Amino acid sequence: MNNQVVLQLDKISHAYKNGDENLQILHNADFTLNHGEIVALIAPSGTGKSTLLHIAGLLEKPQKGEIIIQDRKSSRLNDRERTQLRLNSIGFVYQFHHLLAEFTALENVLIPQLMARGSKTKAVNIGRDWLKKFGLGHRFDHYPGKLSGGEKQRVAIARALVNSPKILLADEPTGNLDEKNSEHVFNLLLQVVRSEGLTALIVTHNHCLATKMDRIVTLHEGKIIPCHL
Ligand SMILES: Nc1ncnc2c1ncn2[C@@H]1O[C@H](COP(=O)(O)OP(=O)(O)OP(=O)(O)O)[C@@H](O)[C@H]1O
Repeated sequence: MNNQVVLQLDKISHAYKNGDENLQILHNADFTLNHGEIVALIAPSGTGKSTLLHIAGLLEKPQKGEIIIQDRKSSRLNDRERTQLRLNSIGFVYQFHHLLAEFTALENVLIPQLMARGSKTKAVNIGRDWLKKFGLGHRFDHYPGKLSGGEKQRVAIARALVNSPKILLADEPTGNLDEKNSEHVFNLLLQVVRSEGLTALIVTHNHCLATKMDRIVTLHEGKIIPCHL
């Protein structure tokens, strides 16, 4: 692993209003993700893990601070450039698969490819390759309704990676699966992320899964700090 920074959060502050209450989620928070690193984010419910992922992934603008992705300062980008950077550099996986029910596994995986590039033949080949990497070579034409929970989540992960993003942001990616399935899908995810040389920030409540990653961080008083389990 080299120490090239692929994602940097610089003095990020973000708060929500809840009636009269000011919920300060992040307060001058700093964080860096180095190339090839897989980092676990563990913190109690409601402390701001999803908010942090949305800000890091350019889905939400922080009230203060800078996000630098592959040397590009997000504050200097217009909306179109932000969207383009997100599409090309970041893959998202959520706890729920969010697959489109009326599309097959392959069609679901193709969506980000077509949005980013538009060439269908090339996209189909790339989409098939990613599904194969997740052990789904026999499921291209299956609709989500005919897939198991673990298979659906593997399709969702393949979809997140199909544009070969440098960074994967995952919010409890196996949180909806039973223990055995969760471990299987999680191990596959880590194996693919490592073999592809990707960088990842993964939220989990599972300490056992967190210890499989390179480093663990948590949220405390609006800061992102190391966590020693
Ligand atoms: N758009 C919003 N407006 C107001 N409050 C919000 C908004 N989004 C999140 N919050 C609040 O901010 C806090 C952090 O939410 P967030 O979803 O980031 O936490 P989390 O650590 O991911 O939680 P969980 O582990 O339960 O998913 C919560 O108290 C939540 O209610």
